[in-house]
Amino acid sequence: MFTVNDIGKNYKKKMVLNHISLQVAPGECIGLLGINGSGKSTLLGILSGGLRQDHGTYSFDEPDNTVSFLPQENPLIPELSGLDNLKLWYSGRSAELNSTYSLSILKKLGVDAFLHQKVSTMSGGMKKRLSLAICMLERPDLLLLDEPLAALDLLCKKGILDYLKEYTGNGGSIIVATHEEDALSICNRIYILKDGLLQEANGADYAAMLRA
Ligand SMILES: Nc1ncnc2c1ncn2[C@@H]1O[C@H](COP(=O)(O)OP(=O)(O)OP(=O)(O)O)[C@@H](O)[C@H]1O
Repeated sequence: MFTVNDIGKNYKKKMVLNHISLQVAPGECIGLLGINGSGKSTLLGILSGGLRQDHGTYSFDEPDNTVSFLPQENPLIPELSGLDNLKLWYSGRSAELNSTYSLSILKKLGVDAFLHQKVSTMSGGMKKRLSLAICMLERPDLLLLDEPLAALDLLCKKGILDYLKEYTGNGGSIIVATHEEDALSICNRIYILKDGLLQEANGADYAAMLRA
């Protein structure tokens, strides 16, 4: 179980997150909806350890559980090939990179087909799949995804969603910030982030809740 307790964040005097609490069980996918600027990326950034909260805590029940974060902007180096990006990420850990587990992830996400291509010549979908593969190779217990389906074609979306369903089916947990209805289809619970507060959507009209 991953527990978020009373997280708060201000940027100077602007309050972005206010008393955010949440629990994610193994195998659960939580959807995070909110208008642009509502604080979704800020919350994921804090939970990934990249940003510091003003107050509150987050933790796993099991202390050795791990988190991987797929940010909105791809974190790849454009001048390098896919393989060189992976090698850079996993420098000093080549045995891990060459393990059967890693090779199976690359195959499942279809990344093996373009590993030798330079990132700058890859499509948005290819870069997204490569970035997701880099996250998955860490064998995370919790995956934080910021807009994983943005600007992807239907086939690529389906491939990624199928992969994420398999991941939660095997006990992985996800928190996904998204504007895409497709991504909501794999969520067990959906929350709206508005005015710094998190409210469970409970099958409501999301658009109306975002407007209200
Ligand atoms: N480093 C920063 N300094 C000051 N304000 C910031 C900073 N980062 C984000 N903000 C502000 O915090 C608010 C929340 O931003 P955030 O990126 O978390 O929203 P979001 O819900 O992810 O938006 P989007 O849907 O557009 O990605 C916005 O008003 C933004 O301008």
